[in-house]
Amino acid sequence: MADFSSIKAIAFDLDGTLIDSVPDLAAATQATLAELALPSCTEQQVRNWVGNGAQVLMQRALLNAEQQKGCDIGVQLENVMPIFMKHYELHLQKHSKLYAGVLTVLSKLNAAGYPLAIVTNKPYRFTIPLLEAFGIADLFGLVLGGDSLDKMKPDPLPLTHILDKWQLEPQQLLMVGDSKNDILAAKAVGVTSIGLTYGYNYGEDIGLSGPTAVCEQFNEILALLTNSAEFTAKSMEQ
Ligand SMILES: O=C(O)COP(=O)(O)O
Repeated sequence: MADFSSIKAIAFDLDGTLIDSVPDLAAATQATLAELALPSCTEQQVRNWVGNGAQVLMQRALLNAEQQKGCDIGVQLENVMPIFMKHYELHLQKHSKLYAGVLTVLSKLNAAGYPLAIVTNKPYRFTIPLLEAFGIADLFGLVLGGDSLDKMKPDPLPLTHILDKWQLEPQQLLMVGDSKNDILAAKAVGVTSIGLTYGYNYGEDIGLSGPTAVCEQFNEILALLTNSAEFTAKSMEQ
């Protein structure tokens, strides 16, 4: 079994890991396409398009609309983005949900003394309101959106930023996510990772990306860390 005893801090992905946000992302995508009088898309399609930030999501939606129309749709991504941003701001947490066990596990990890971070490809301006809407914003010492740094996951820059800021060795940081973008970013710099099976990963098995461990449910993370000496020592200090 993988050893998590050296873990001192944890970085979490957001969409598909802590929050099932696709219903609102899909509603905003559909509203954008409707406003532009373009062929629509399904929620399932959006589930497979999420992962590389808002801009790539809309790029994929426009490509799909173009394929459905069978001709050039004549719209520029830079003109579409403000429309999507407007609709996503309106939908943000209307139909999104925290996954089972997330609040309890994050609270326990926070109480056990682990510094926690968010590393998402979602634009920063949506990330904080979403964390606040679900009452979990205060649990995180650091929040990085897809536009907070020069590069987003799968580039490891957000993780090296955390390593520098929190003075950690790569093996002391754990990245938890549902997407190969999370696992590839972690592996690129030797950060330990847990891949979750219930989120969005372009329909692919997260195990194929080679995370340190695979969990089917969020609360299994706690079990993996609880078995480590570090967690026990930290809990005893409380
Ligand atoms: O907004 C996205 O495309 C993905 O966001 P995530 O990195 O939190 O999964």
